[in-house]
Amino acid sequence: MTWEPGRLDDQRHLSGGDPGGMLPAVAAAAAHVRTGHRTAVESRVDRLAEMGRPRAIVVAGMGGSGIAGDIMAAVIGNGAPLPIITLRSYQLPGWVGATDLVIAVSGSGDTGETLAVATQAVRRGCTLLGVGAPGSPLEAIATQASAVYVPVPVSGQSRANVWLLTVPLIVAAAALRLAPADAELFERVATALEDMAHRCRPASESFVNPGKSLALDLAESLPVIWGSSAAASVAAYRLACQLNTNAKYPAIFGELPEAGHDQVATFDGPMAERDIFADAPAHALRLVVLRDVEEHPQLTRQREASLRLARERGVPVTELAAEGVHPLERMASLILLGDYASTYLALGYAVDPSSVSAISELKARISQ
Ligand SMILES: O=P(O)(O)OC[C@H]1O[C@](O)(CO)[C@@H](O)[C@@H]1O
Repeated sequence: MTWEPGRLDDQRHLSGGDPGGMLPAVAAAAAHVRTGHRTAVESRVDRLAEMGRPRAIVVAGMGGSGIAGDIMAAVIGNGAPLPIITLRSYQLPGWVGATDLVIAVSGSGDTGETLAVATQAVRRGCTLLGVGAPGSPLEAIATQASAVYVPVPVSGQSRANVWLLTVPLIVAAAALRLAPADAELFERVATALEDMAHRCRPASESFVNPGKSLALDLAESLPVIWGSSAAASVAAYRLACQLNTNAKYPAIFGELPEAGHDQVATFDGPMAERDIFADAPAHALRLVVLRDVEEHPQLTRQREASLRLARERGVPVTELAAEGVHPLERMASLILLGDYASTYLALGYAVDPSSVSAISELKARISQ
């Protein structure tokens, strides 16, 4: 698997090298926001408000579905009047009970961890909200428990349907008066995503295409990806996961200020010394910092100082700024840019962005 930047502007390679259609799926982000909103409204997610505000919210989901919980928590923000956690495992924590809301998100509606948590939530008498494929085992659990279920029309990999899976959670947060989010906001987010998709479209060449430019930055490096606010950190985490799954590429995720207390030390380590890997420059670090308009003043200082520190040591850096006012808009712009970049990175290495054979093999081995 060799890196060939010319592949990014070779239209035949961009379609032929993407048999699962990851690029068109990424381009559907705006449509997914609109459909996710419409489906949530039609499924009467607002009924959650009748049960009153829960004591805590637990979002159960894995991979491309679990990120929906992180996005919801970042939209609600630091002023949240209740704890919100994303659970990426098989077991509900002992403290979760009947006064809590459990939201189970699964694109396939058939992921073992998520089904296990949804079942436990029903047994404990929690309020359950399900989001996922129509006619799935998750829908069956929700229906049997008379819970609200949002049957979103997911096609392909869950990670390529992130907005279908996330928007119903933001609608739920608005119904519970935890975040302002109305039809006008979702339309604004969709428009911003359309704009980003246009800038990153396959026909747009590398030197003007932000998705391809980011892929060019990331290629042949070990990316260390930080966020400088809660919202930017969700996008940073998503980018790391998309690099893993789309490009089969390693990435290290960090969040300021914590990364300034540990990961920053790697700027002085072997991976930062490009010359010791002279015949394998692919091992050199690259610091990617996702910045937000809403940063704690100390985090702005940490971000700026960390970037300086990296540059002084010869560690290449990429800085990306979120666009928009509402946190959902800001995360959406960064996430879509990263979705494109990870797909272009895969295509530049002639890797199929849709296939996840190692994940399938792992699943097959544990099901025996
Ligand atoms: O959204 P689902 O179907 O619950 O799957 C969760 C995650 O698990 C995977 O199927 C891989 O195991 C991913 O594609 C997905 O992100």
